[in-house]
Formats: sequence, structure tokens, C-alpha cells
Amino acid sequence: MTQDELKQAVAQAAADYVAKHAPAGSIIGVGTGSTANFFIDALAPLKDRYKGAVASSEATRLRLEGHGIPVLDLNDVDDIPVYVDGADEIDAGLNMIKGGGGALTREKIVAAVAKTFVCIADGSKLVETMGKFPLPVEVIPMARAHVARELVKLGGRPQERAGFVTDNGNLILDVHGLAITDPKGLEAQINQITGVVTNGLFALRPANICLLGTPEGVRTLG
Ligand SMILES: O=C[C@H](O)[C@H](O)[C@H](O)COP(=O)(O)O
Repeated sequence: MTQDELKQAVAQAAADYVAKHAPAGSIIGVGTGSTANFFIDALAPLKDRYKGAVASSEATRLRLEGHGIPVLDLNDVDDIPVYVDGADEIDAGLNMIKGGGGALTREKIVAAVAKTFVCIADGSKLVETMGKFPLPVEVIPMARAHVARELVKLGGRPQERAGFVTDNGNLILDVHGLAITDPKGLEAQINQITGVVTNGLFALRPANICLLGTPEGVRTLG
């Protein structure tokens, strides 16, 4: 199976999960990225069952609207039963690195509201120790040099993502060379650096389940 076929399989499994667990009339949280895009396509046939979706990025908003799925402002929503999103890396504890597409902050906000976070990923994303994928950190532009110096003190090699601006008007530092043995501790520590908006570790709010695409079928973790 190709990587896209694995992503499609987990996206369909997530749509089936939503159909089973999100009550009719509820609002679905939708992540960002290539795997989340397959999920949006799989969700489209179910759209009349739900009130709409909350999008974790402008790209996701456009794709949802392209399918005729109403997109709601998170400030008008109290309850998101299920949030579905991809990951760049995930470990056995369902901690994740996210933000390869730069949408980490809005993803973290939607995930904070959601009751259940369903991570969808092809098998290549499952790792023993996270950190091979450079950790994205969203930074207020005037704090770039200060935050980079602080990240070096933590043992990382930050690199500005060239020419990239987040949906929130900020920049991304991708931090190379971290072996993340304490994901919760590192997530909290990086978020303490003045000028950091948030970082791509999802360990303080990990996924609740992961639907993992393998050539043998979709495995459920968690
Ligand atoms: O900012 C992007 C998101 O965190 C994505 O969910 C993550 O990068 C995974 O993307 P993909 O499904 O394209 O591998």
C-alpha cells in the first residue's frame, strides 16, 4: 500500500469513529495536513448529520467549505465531542509532535476544547522516542533571536522555517537534535520561554486514541 492509501484508510476509519461516537447535531473538530485532508473528504458524505465543524487552520476551513460543511468560530462553540487530526510523530503513550504544516497553535486550542482527540497517522509516524522530526515552535517575530538562544540552552538546534508565516502572523522555529525523553516536561519548559506562542509537543494533552495505518490494516492504539 502507498502512504496515501494508508492515510486514506485511517481517514475512513476516523469518519466511521465519528459516525459512531459524535451525536447527531454536534460539531466536529478538524485538524490540518495531508491526513486530515483525507478525513475531510471522508467526512463530507456525513455532513448533514452534523451542525458543522471547527477548523484548526485556514487551509482546513477552505477545504471544509469546499465540501459545503459549515465552519463555526470556536468562540461560539461549547462542546466538541471528537477532534480528528494527524501527527508528525506519535509514541506509545500517544504523545505527539505536530506542526509540520505550521498549524500547531490552533490545533492545540481546538484539541483543548475537544473531549476525544483521535490521531490518524500512517505507521511511519509511530516512534519509540520523539525528536527525529524537528520540533516546531511558534514564535512572536520580535522574540526570534531570544527564543532561539533559549532553545539552544535546552540542547536543540533551532532553524527558522524560511519564508513561512503562521495563520496567526508568527514564525516557526524548527528545533533539530532533541531526544525527547520527557515530553510533558519539555512541552511545559518551552512554553515558559517568553515570546513562544506554543510548541508542537502534544503531551500535556495527548491523543485519546490513535488509528494507525499499516499494510495489515488499521490498528487502534489507546
Ligand atoms: O501543522 C500541521 C499538523 O500538525 C499536521 O497534523 C501534521 O504536520 C501531520 O501532517 P500530515 O498528515 O500531512 O503528515
